[in-house]
Amino acid sequence: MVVTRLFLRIHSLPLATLPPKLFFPKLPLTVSLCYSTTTTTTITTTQALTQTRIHDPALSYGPSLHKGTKPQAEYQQQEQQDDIIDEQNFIRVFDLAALRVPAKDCFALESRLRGHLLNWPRIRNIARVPGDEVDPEVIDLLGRQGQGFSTEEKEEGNLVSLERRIYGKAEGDGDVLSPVLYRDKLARTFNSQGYGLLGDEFKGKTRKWKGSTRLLLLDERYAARDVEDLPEAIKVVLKEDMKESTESAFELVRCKLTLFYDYWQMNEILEGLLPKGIIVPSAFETVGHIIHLNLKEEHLPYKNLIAKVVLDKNKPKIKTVVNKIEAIHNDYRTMQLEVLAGNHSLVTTVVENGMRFHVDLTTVYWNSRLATERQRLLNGFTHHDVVCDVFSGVGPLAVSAAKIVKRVYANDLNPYAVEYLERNCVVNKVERKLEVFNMDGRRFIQALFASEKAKRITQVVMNLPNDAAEYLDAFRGIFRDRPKNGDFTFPMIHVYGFSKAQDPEFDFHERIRIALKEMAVDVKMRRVRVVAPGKWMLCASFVLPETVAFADSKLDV
Ligand SMILES: C[S@@+](CC[C@H](N)C(=O)[O-])C[C@H]1O[C@@H](n2cnc3c(N)ncnc32)[C@H](O)[C@@H]1O
Repeated sequence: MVVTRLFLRIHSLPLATLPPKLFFPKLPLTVSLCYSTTTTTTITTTQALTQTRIHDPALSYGPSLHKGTKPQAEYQQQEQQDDIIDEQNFIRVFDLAALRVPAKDCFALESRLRGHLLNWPRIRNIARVPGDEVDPEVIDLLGRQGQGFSTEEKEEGNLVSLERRIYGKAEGDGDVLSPVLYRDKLARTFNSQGYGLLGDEFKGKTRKWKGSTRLLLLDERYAARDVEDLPEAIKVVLKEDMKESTESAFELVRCKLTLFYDYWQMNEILEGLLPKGIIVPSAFETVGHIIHLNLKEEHLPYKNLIAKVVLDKNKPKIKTVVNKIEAIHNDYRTMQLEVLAGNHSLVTTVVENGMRFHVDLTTVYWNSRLATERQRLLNGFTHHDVVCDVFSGVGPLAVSAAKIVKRVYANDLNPYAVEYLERNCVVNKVERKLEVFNMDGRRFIQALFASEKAKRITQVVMNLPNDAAEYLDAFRGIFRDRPKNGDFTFPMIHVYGFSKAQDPEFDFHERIRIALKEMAVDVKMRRVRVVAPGKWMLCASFVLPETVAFADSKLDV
């Protein structure tokens, strides 16, 4: 989540007081308003900008890096955070208009004028003007009616000090404060007492409203308009205000809204960074504090750049960005990952279905995209069920199921996965309901169903989509040596598989039929998700046929 901050600063430009009948001056007050989402952005000066205008007349409504102006000199002194991305290239200044209104009226006016306000994402329509809310200390500093200060003191002492406060300089030595300190200082220094924080050039000019004010940022279309050219709805509000007094408490002011690197969305920054024609990567997976990219060949020359932007835009939750180096080939289904940005720890904690799972992506399998599918299976389980998870990994299904069902038997061939599975049982307090095995899946099925435990097993989950169907042969003859009229449960088997066939259901059904050596199996088939172009992951659910369980042929493993 980004935290938005609006930061306003009054420029040392002449403030015209509203002539009573004219409402607004032709050359209104100018303020600049800087937007930053982090405390790392430095705001250095309010002097006139040297700007590069970005020409793109066919632009759509709203903030865009293709709009506004690009300051060249303004932020030169900023310290570059790193040399991968030049954040200065992403600063844009927008000329806007705003209504400066008494603070007490701003919320009512905001809802009334909403359709005419800026309404840009993540930017509040109401902005504060630091400096028009001053605490007693500052009032004393200035001398409320000039008392206690000589003219010289007023001009050189208190005003200099005030300037320091406004422009972010430390008391005494005149050093520029860090942005954090500066904002803190503003927040601490100014309250809602109301006091004109204006330089000499404003002396003698009277304004009706001396209390706290707010800016209502107007729609970008009104940026250069005079009062007469504003929409009727705004003029009506102004006229109403004038009825109460001959002087309006409202002012039309010109603003400069500055949006920094922190403001822009990930895709906007990437679009600006990557060469034209390269598709901006947008799909990635999150596993705890890690974002896992799956970059295409064309992205590889820019992988560090992409990772840095992804990290910047997902901080602080995300601390590491990795890329999958090659397709998963190994038995344990672990990924070859390259850390591109952030810290190098691939041990993380994922929260799924309200459970916490510890995972080490270098040694075990995890796929957050299967969360919905796991939830679907869990929804079908009841407290009467006994579940057998043949390829359980670190236990996302098995551990969650243990909260619902009577008992769970969970198995994985990968010893690291089993270690994490045991840990996750303890973390989620299900260790008494869940029994852990570290065996080959085929042997596990045979051993479990040869034991007394088999009698109560009602659900079997087989999530190893590449090969699980071929493991079904393990069920042939599992009850062969038992009396046919014995106490049995024929479990519901949920087996996962991939298919690239034209008719994926038929294709997967065939694989199941071949493994079971059974012609008529009543299978409920479900497409889970597309894993690659033209490649489906499917889930087949069926009750273990009696003919298979009592078949003569037993596996020779
Ligand atoms: C696709 S993952 C699924 C893990 C888990 N069900 C999940 O959703 O995260 C498949 C798991 O099967 C395990 N595995 C691979 N071959 C196996 C085998 N022959 N016997 C048992 N487990 C195996 C892998 O270690 C891996 O953890």
